[in-house]
Amino acid sequence: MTRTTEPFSLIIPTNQVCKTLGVTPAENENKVKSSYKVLRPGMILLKNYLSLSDQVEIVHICEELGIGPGGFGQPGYEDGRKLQLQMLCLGRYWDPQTRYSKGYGFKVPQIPDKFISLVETALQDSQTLMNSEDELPWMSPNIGIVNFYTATGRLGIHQDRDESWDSISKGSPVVSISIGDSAEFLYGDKRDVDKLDKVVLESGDILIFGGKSRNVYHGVKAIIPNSAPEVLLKESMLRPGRLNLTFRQY
Ligand SMILES: O=C(O)CCC(=O)C(=O)O
Ligand SMILES: [Fe+2]
Repeated sequence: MTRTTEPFSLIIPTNQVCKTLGVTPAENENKVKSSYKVLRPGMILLKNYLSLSDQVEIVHICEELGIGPGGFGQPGYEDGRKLQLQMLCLGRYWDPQTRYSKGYGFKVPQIPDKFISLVETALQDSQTLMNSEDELPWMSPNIGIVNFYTATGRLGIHQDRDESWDSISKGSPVVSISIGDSAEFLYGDKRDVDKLDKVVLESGDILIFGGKSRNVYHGVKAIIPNSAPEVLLKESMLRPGRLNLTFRQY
């Protein structure tokens, strides 16, 4: 992975923050109610699932890990093309050329306990909502990828299939957390973009796909600029763009 010369920071430097942005206690609470939608067998979207304080904490944990050794970088292909995002790997290194590996010359940060418990709680809630463990098998994450997309960021249509045969074949779910600007997320049975369904992933949403949907094709078509909740930006100082965290069991 090519590390940018300067470490990539998720946070706007304090000297660039508009001092008129204040957060009143009333704005502090995330008041929108959570809901959920089963998108297809094995695929569930938990809307507005994460509290504002959890979202802020996630930004700060990712910032700390992202500016450290083995932090954010822009991975690329052999021919020099780069993914249109900044990536931070947890638990195990991943890039499009080597897939999962031990990393090169740096220690890959472990998944923080806070993330593991958020993922497990979301998965447990989803199993209850879907009323079936068959539809969404259990997993405890040991690998994670944090992606940061700017307004022009995107991710081509792909399947997540670099995990172990055992993990994929039992339909071990992928748990994906969205924070910041919203994304147009495409998913479906075919790689063909015209045949895919679209859903908007907003800040605080968690998308889970496992079981029969473990091999679903998916990608990020576009980031919707300036769509992040203002209160999140004020509290976290997250720079414009979208933070996405995906967790899996290798
Ligand atoms: O950013 C997203 O919502 C999707 C990320 C993703 O598909 C991946 O990291 O494999
Ligand atoms: Fe993916």
